[in-house]
Amino acid sequence: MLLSGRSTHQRVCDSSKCKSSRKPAPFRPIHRERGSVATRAGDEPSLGKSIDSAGAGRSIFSPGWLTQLNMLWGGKSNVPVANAKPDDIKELLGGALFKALYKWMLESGPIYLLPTGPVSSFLVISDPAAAKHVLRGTDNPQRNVYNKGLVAEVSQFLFGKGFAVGGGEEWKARRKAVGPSLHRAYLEVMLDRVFGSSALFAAEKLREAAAAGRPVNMEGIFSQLTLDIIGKAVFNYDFNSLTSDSPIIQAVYTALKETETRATDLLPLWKFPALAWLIPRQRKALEAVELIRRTTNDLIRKCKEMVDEEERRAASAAAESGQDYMNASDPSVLRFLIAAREEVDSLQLRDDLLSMLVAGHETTGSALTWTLYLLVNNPDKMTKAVAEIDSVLGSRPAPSMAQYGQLRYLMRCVNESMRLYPHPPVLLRRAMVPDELPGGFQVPVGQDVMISVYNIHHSPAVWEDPESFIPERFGPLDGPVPNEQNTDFRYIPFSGGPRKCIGDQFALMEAVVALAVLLKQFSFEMVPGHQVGMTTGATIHTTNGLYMHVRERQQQQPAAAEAGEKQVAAVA
Ligand code: HEM
Repeated sequence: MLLSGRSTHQRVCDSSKCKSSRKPAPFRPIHRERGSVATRAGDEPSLGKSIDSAGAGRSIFSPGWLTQLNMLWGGKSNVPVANAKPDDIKELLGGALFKALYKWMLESGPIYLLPTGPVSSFLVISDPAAAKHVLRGTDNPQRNVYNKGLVAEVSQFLFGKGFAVGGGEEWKARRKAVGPSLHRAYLEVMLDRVFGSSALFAAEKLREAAAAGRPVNMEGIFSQLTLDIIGKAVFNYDFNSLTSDSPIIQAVYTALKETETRATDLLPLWKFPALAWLIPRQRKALEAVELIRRTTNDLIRKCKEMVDEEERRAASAAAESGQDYMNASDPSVLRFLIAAREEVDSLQLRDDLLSMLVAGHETTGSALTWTLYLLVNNPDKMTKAVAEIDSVLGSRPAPSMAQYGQLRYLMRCVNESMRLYPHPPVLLRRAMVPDELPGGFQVPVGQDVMISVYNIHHSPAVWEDPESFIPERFGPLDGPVPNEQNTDFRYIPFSGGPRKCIGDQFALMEAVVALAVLLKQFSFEMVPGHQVGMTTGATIHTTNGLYMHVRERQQQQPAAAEAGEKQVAAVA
């Protein structure tokens, strides 16, 4: 992880064109146009189990003194250097790193260098144009400049050969093979059979808690719900984590937390596999990975037993005629891949599926957590969202496909929540060849780059009133759903370029359906005095859980329900 040779402060910027050959300027606006497009609550038992947010534990090595040394040696650089004090850097070690990155952006500007050791640093990017340049230059056959660098190294122990972190030709082939499994017909079936029914099951659980008057940790509920959903969608397997504690939830969190710890570990003992079982933190993380892999292998084995020659022929015929293949009784991604008779070894298949399980679980759970938190804390927005849900759903407990398309305000609420709380809050890349960013900053080969999605989404130079929750900011509801393209990379919750999230449509549909189901039946209220806090795993988590009082809403008036149904029928 430590870069050799000259300090990256010196290597990063030798160009006379570089804008940073002056004193770090105060942060100036780069775009001004409007959006174009505590403590645990109570002692009584509560629904929604909390995870152990320390994961496998923290690194014992503080980078403080090394950072100071770096700043002394790197003083000749022209790129603004973050004034990273040891206290601030502590946040790198398992805390909310993105908050420190924001502070340095305000002090040093949208592109700065963050020293992390005597010869190592991150080039931190908080500017949409530079982010676009880097993201589009990753695994792009026309301009292949960046790879996943550090993130691939630190998460290899978890994802193995999985395509979420691999690169080059291997990644390209796997993405091409797995991508088609999430086709539109598959999403439609998921909406009907998985998203809606799983959310209704979660509602049953909430009803029990509501009746008992117990506070509920909604973060826990969402984590369980999204694990159950991704289990069914990818493996056709019910983890049933809403009913019984699934050790998989903690295992996924522990493994992801370990990747973050590794990324900031100055004494990377994890690079020596022989030592891993001797170090308690790493042992815990490896045990978590073993559990996840064992579970995945079992599911693959069972699915292979189900698929016969006839099904393989049907899948091949569909592929040849350019149609999407789906097994009606088991539409899962796993079944798709096995029926498609892919020439792929079982380790690759295991790691690809595991990539989807991990990438699709906690991210969506966190998006749901913060959307509910924001709605509850913004009652006027909640009223609008609930009115839309009542009107669109009518007497149905869960949305149909046509109704999903009509839940436009709710969709904007999810979009806006992912602006304020992006998961993950930073994206990592490494320069494979020397590069120049828009604005003239030189990037030397080997430089680690950190795109702070959180900073871009919170920057007063990019968004008006960035800290407020304003779902209306993305323009008229009949306009497009915001994404990286129609905001010119000012809004990148699913990243952008060739490595953009493969499950973005899946995740949005899942989140909107789950919220529609729950908000139709219940009202939510924060437990008074409960401080949620913020920390990071790979996503933004609460520190103390999202404890809420849940109450059943009064039944809707039949007239209103009928009006809602008519309205949707007219649009469908
Ligand atoms: C709200 C939910 C989600 C968020 C915020 C999210 C976010 C992201 C982001 C930011 C990336 C790109 C990382 C990078 O550029 O370095 C990514 C990649 C990925 N996501 Fe998602 N994701 C979500 C849900 C899902 C779901 C539901 C699935 C699967 C069904 C999924 C599967 C993947 C995979 C496989 C990749 C790697 C793609 C590649 O490298 O080619 N994600 N996700």
